[in-house]
Amino acid sequence: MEQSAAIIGGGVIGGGWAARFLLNGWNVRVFDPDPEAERKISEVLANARRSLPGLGNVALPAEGSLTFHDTIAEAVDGAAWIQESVPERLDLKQKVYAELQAHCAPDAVIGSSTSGFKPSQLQDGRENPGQIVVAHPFNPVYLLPLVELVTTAANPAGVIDRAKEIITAIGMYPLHLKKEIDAHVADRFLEAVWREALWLVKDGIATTEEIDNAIRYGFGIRWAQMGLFETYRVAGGEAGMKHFMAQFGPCLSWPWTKLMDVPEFTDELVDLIAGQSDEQSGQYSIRELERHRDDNLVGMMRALGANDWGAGALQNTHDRGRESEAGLVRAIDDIEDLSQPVLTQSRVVPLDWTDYNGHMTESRYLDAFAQSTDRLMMIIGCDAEYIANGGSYFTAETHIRHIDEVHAGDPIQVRTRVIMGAGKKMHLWHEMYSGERLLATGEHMLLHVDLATRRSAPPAPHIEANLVTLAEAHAALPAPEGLGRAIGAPR
Ligand SMILES: NC(=O)C1=CN([C@@H]2O[C@H](COP(=O)(O)OP(=O)(O)OC[C@H]3O[C@@H](n4cnc5c(N)ncnc54)[C@H](O)[C@@H]3O)[C@@H](O)[C@H]2O)C=CC1
Ligand SMILES: C[N+](C)(C)CC(=O)CC(=O)[O-]
Repeated sequence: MEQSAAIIGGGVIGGGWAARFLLNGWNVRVFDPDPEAERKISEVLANARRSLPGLGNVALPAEGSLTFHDTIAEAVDGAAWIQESVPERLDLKQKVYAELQAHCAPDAVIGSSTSGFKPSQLQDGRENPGQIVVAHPFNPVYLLPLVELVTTAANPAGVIDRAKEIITAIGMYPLHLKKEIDAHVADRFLEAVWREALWLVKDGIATTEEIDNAIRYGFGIRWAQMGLFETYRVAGGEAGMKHFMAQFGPCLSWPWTKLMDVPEFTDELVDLIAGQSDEQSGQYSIRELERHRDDNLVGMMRALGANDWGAGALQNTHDRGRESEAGLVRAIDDIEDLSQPVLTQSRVVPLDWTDYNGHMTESRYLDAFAQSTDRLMMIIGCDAEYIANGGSYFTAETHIRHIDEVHAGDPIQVRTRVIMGAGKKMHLWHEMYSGERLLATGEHMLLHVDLATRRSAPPAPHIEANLVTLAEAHAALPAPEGLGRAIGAPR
C-alpha cells in the first residue's frame, strides 16, 4: 500500500528525511516557507540517489512521489508519518505542532528531529500529546540508520509500536529511550567531545585538522564498529572490563578533561576555529564534502555488512526483509516458474564497486556472480546449516565476458541457469542485465566438497535432486550464446 510522509522543514535534516522516505517507496509531501527549499532538497536528493540505493545488496522499492505544498494543512493531508525538522527553537516548534494537530490525522505519528528538546516539552499544551514523539536522526539521514526514539508516558503503546515499525521499514534503527533527558543520548557524547575539541584549539594545543586526524586515524574508526564499551572491554585484555576500569578509572578524577567548562564563544574563538576549518577543507564545496563523506560511509558500512556486524548487520537484516518484494527466493519450492532462469540477484551498483574508468570494476563482476552462485546454492539446499555440517561447493573454473558497461547507481539483475548438475559437478550460467541490456555473462564450474577432507565428494541426495530438477527444466531453453567459449580475439 502506498504511504505518505509529510516533511515539515526541508533544510539539512528535513531534506535527508525526505530522501530516506522517498527512496524507500513512500510518497513525500514537503512544507517549508523558504523559496529555496525545493532546490536545496533536490541537491540533497541527488546525493542520496547516488549513495543509498547501492548501500544494501537488495534493490529498494520504486521511488515514491515528491510534492511541495504551500501550507501545513495541504502537506499533512493523508500522511501516516509527519517529521518536523524546523529550527531548534521551542516556541517555533510548539507553534508548528499547534498547526499540525489542527489538520493532521489523529492517528498519524508526529516525529520531531529535535537534537535537544525533551518530548514532554513538545507535547506540553497539545490536545493530542500522545501522537508526538522525538525521532532524532543523524546527518546524513539517508545513510545513517540511528533514530533516537524518545517517548513519554503520554505516548500509547500503539503509537510507539507504529513509530518503531515505520522507522525499521525505511531501513533505520529505532533506539527507544524511555527516559527523556536533554539532548537524548548521542548528542551528549557529541557535545562533550566538541567541548573538549574547542578547548584544545583555543588553548593552542591542536588545530582543527590535527583534532580530526586524532579521531579519523584512530578511535573514530574503532567507535564505528564496536562503540565505546565493547571497545574498552577488549582494551582491558584478558581480564576485560574490570581490568580496564581499574587501570583507567582513576584518570577520570585527575582530571584529563575539562568536560563541564565551556569556552566562551568570543569572535576571536569563532574566527580561529572557522579560519582553521577553511584552511583544512576550504578547497571543497559543501556538496563535494558531502559526496566524499557519503562515499566513505557507504564503503565502511558495506565492509561492516561483509562481517555482518554493527550498522552493516542492520543493513543485512533490512535486505533480507526486502528479498521477496525484489523477486528473490531462498528455496526451490518458492520458484514460481521452474522453466525460466532463476533470479539470483536484484540490486543497484554500489559506489564502492566503481573504478578510475568511472564504471563497475572487473573484480566486482566476479563478486556479483559469486553472490548469485551463493544464492543458487542456498536455493538447492546448500545453505548455512548444510555448510556448517561439512558440505559445500568450491569453484573450479570461471569465465566472465564483459559485454556492456554499467555505472554506480544503475540497477542490475542476475539470472542463473543450471547447465548441468550431476554427481559432484554443478555447471552454472549467469547473465547480468541492467533492464533489457545484457552486461556480462559468467560461466562457472563448481565441485561439491567435503569440508573435513577438503576433497570433492557427492552432495546430499536432496541437493543433487534439486540440481537435477533445475538442470532438466533449464535444458528446454535455447543454449546460451557464448556457452563454453574460450577467450577469443575481440570482434
Ligand atoms: N543539522 C544537524 O546536524 C542536525 C539537526 N537536527 C535537528 O533538526 C532540526 C532542523 O535542523 P536543520 O535541518 O539543521 O536546520 P536547517 O536550518 O538546515 O533547516 C530548517 C528548515 O526549516 C525551515 N523552516 C523554518 N520555519 C519553518 C516553519 N514554520 N515551518 C516549516 N519549515 C520551517 C527553514 O526554511 C529551513 O529550511 C533541528 O531541530 C535540529 O536540532 C537533528 C540532527 C542533526
Ligand atoms: C550538532 N547536532 C546537535 C545538531 C548534531 C545532531 O543532532 C546529530 C548529528 O547528526 O550529529
